[in-house]
Amino acid sequence: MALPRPSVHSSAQSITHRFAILVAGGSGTRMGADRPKQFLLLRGEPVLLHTLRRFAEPALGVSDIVVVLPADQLDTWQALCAQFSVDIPHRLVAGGATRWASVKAGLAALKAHTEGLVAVHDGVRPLVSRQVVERTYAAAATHAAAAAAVMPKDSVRLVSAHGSAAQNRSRLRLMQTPQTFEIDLLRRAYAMPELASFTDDATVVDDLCRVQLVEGDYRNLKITTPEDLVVAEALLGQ
Ligand SMILES: Nc1ccn([C@@H]2O[C@H](COP(=O)(O)OP(=O)(O)OP(=O)(O)O)[C@@H](O)[C@H]2O)c(=O)n1
Ligand SMILES: C[C@](O)(CO)[C@H](O)COP(=O)(O)O
Repeated sequence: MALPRPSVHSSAQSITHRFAILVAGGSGTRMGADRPKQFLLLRGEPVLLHTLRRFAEPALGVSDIVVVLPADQLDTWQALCAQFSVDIPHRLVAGGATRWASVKAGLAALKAHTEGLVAVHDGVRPLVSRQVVERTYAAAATHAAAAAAVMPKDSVRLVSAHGSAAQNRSRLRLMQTPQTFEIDLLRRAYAMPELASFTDDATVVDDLCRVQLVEGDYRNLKITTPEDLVVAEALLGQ
C-alpha cells in the first residue's frame, strides 16, 4: 500500500516523528474462536480494523504504521482490507512465535527510521482512545519510555504454596498498551535475548531505562476471552 508523505508532530522545542507497531501476530487460544481474535467482528468490523483506525487519526500524526500478523494470515488480512475498503496506509509484517518476536519483527520493518518515537500497541485493544495514545507519545518525548497503566479495581493477593497474602493495591498497576519509546532505545532493548518474563515492552526496556507510567483507561481492554467481546461491543455502542 502506498504511504503518504511522512507527517510530523511538532512542539515548540522539537519535531518528533511518530511510528506505531500494532502487534496482531497471536493465535487467540484463550478466545477459542474459529479464527484469530484480531479478525473477529465487533460492530460489524474486524477488531484489528478498529485498532488501526484509532492510530490513523490525523491528530496523532503517526507517519508509519506497521501491522504484525501471523505468518500464515497475511492473505486473510489483505482480503479483509479489500472487503472493508480499508484505505489506511500501513505495512504488513509476519510475526513470530511470541509477542516479543512479533514486536522485534515490527521494529525490523522500521529500520529506515533512526530517530522518533514508536508506540507498540496490541492489535486486540480496539478501544484505545486518542487521549491515551497521545499521553504515551507525549510522555515518551520527555522520558524516552512511557506506558499506559491503570490501578486494580479488585483486592489483590499473592498466592504461594503456603496460602495467600493480601497486597497493597495502591502500589500495583495493570499494564496496558500503548507502550511508547524512543525508537533507538526500543531497538537496543530488543537486541537483547528474549526472557520468559517479557510479557510487555516495558519489561524488555526496564534494564535500560525507567519507564514512565501514564494514565490508561479501563475501556482500553484487551480482547482475550469471549466475554471481552460482549463488553467491547457494548462500549463501542456508547
Ligand atoms: N506471537 C504473538 C503473540 C501475540 N501477539 C499479539 O500480542 C497481543 C497480546 O497477546 P494476546 O492477547 O496474548 O494474544 P494471543 O497470543 O493471540 O492470545 P492467546 O495468548 O490467548 O493465544 C495480541 O494483539 C497478539 O496478537 C503477537 O503479535 N505475536
Ligand atoms: C502487553 C500486555 O497487553 C500488557 O498488559 C500484556 O502483557 C499481554 O499479555 P498476553 O499474555 O500476551 O496476553
